[in-house]
Amino acid sequence: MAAKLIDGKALAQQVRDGLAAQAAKVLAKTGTKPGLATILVGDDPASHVYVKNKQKACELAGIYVDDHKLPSSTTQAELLALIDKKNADPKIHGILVQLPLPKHIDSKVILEAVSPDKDADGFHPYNFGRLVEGHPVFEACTPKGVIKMIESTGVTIEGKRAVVLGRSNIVGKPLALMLLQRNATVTICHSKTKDLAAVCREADLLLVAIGKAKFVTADMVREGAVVIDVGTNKTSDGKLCGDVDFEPVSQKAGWISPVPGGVGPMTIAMLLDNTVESARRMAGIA
Ligand SMILES: Nc1nc(=O)c2c([nH]1)NC[C@@H]1CN(c3ccc(C(=O)N[C@@H](CCC(=O)O)C(=O)O)cc3)C=[N+]21
Repeated sequence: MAAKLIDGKALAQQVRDGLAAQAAKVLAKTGTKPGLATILVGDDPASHVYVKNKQKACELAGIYVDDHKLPSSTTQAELLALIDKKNADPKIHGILVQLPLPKHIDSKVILEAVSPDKDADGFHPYNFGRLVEGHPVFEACTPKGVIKMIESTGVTIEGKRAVVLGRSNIVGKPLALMLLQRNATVTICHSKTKDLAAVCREADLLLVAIGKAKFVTADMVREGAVVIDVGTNKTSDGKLCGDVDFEPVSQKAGWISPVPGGVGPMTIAMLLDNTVESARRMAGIA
């Protein structure tokens, strides 16, 4: 049986429509729009495209964009000074420092300099700690988007076996914690996991973020499972390709998300969601 498609693009559009209404409420109550500062250092073409897409999505949702493009020669001290300014600016409710940063800048120091109250990416250790502790404030955008995608299927998370492939700080680890928070039984797999295929076959929910093109094959998937593909690999002919071997796996899964058109658009929608939520908190809107 063919799996049903989890259409991340359509779901992201729904989320963004809802956010536009929320942003309008913030504007009506406070006289200012929710504001996102975007900071991009250097000239990586992919980063410029990503930031442009995020800015466009903001503008469509009625979020003010405060754009900062800095040369790759920017020093760590200069970047820290800009972040301090944005931390103190009442028009700004979220701060995005696009990654990767140039090698001479320590990303850990930079991400810790962003005020936890404006951490729309959810990357600050304070917000990571709040998630571990079970009282999240800002949740990282990609895993938050994955949760919304699972919820959109109507499949309940509670009591299910969730297997997360990958343990990065920006996807695998926070995603595992978000699933645990929702009472799934969670297994995290990584490069040293033994009998990986057998562990994956146990999964009612299989969440894949390992960064290897077409790594998950049909024999690793339980009949009817929800499969979400966080991978963004480039094929030799330059096409975007997920971590899941889509065609054969979609014959076996119950639900599957594509790449492109899956997690990527939801990541952007969640950045907007965090920004609007932050503005609502600061404005005292319930
Ligand atoms: N501070 C920070 N926060 C981030 O969230 C962040 C970052 N740095 N650095 C880079 C990664 C990457 N990322 C993507 C977001 C959306 C798509 C996306 O929408 N992709 C489209 C297709 C894009 C295409 O066709 O190339 C899709 O999957 O359908 C992809 C990648 C956010 N990142």
